[in-house]
Amino acid sequence: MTAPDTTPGDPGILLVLDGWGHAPPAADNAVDAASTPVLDELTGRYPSTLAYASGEAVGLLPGTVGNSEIGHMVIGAGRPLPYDSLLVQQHIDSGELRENPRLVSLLDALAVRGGALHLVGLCSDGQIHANVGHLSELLAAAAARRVPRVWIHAITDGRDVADGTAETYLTQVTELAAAAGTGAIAGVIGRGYAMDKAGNLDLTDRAVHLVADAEGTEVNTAAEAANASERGDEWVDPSILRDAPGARIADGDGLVWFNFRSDRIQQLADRLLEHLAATARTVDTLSLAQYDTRADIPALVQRADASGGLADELTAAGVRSVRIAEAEKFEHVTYYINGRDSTARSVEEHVRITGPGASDYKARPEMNLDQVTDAVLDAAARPEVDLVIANLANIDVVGHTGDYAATVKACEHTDAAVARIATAAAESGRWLLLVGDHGNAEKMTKQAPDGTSRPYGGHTTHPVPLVVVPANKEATAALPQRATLADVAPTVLHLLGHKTGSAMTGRPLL
Ligand SMILES: O=C(O)[C@@H](CO)OP(=O)(O)O
Ligand SMILES: [Mn+2]
Ligand SMILES: [Mn+2]
Repeated sequence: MTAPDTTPGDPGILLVLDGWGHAPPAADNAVDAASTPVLDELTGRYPSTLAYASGEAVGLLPGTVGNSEIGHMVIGAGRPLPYDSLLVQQHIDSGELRENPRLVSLLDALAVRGGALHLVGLCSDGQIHANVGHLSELLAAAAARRVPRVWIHAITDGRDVADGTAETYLTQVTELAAAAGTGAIAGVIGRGYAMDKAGNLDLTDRAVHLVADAEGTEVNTAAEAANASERGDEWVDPSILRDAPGARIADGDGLVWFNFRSDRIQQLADRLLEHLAATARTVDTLSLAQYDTRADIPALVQRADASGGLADELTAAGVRSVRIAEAEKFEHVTYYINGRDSTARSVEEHVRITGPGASDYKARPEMNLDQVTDAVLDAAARPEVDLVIANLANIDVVGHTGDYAATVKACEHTDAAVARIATAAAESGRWLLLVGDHGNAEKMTKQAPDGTSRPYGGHTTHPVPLVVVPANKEATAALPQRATLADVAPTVLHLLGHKTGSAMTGRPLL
């Protein structure tokens, strides 16, 4: 770790505008269409650039859309970090995954005792939480080890991919199973139920009972379940295939979770394992990547080391920070930005804004932004606070609804919040660094396989704007033409008067 240098810096505010991407003006660009006089003025008047936030620049496979977890991790780490999806793919390409001792021993045990293998995960190629290609590899491994029965408990997406595509992915899953020579879909359920992360256990339990107990609406085909949903792919009701006898999890079966990202599957994983234990079923369980569950689930692929980032540097230098976000994005400015490290640090305060959540953010594009902004202003007014780090969730969260008009409004609410924060920064002698963590709202349609253009609420591969409003407004050094999210932590440290951390490969932009 680098010793703090003695250059006096200024206190500041790091503001992550979640899902704030940049793309040329177009009919589906909500960021461009929104009236955002303050963002326009700050971007025009102060040093600004575009930062890469997807693909290899942040530690993803080339061409892969950015996401909040890797986005905030790289903002904090000051270097690209090989993300779980990339690591899993490397293990598949090298043949390591199939030979993984934990996997082999589970599959061999099932073959010997005649147990079934249950595979649970999101069935799409959105590459934010999961990739059906990984499922395919697990199916091939199960076939090679002669596991007698393999059940796929399919979660439908409609968020990381265009809505209305669930049937296509379920068909693909069936084809992958046929190609592997094993596996059948047991049940289907939307991610709104199965991947709740807000503690709505009534939703989670619908998924628990579908997967563990084969309880759901009976359907003849997976497509029938997907097409029956009146609220899109995210909300496909728990449905059990009529020709899936014995899909209920039995004592002695095995279970592998194939989402690589933890945050939206860990609630279900814990709840399901507790239910199995309570109903006297011993089930050996693995996850594809490491999960943040209460239960200790052995992972097939380990996480990259993310230490030596901003949090470690701030702690070593005694820099006091306040982290602020509403519930949707709270882990982003605490756990993710700290490198998936939950160590409590005495120099850090966490402010989690709770307010009415919403099952439909279209109707409330302002979310709880006023309270988030109030908290930022309170923290900025405290002289002992060196750094305020906040996430403004609206552009991403409302963008995910795929509703263009609501997303334009979310951008406009964000602009009004930035106006208040920029004024407070000026009044408290703070610099203000604005940056997106990945694109979303700047592209609100996607071409479907049939050539039609569909509303799209997912992330993009576009770069994100990065603007530095210096504490001393006279200083107007230009930023490099292109930056990456890895440059944010070195720039923040520089503005605070500290050197780039020795583990960081990004550079200060000023
Ligand atoms: O909501 C989520 O889980 C993902 C999209 O699936 O978005 P983000 O990476 O912004 O959290
Ligand atoms: Mn995000
Ligand atoms: Mn998102």
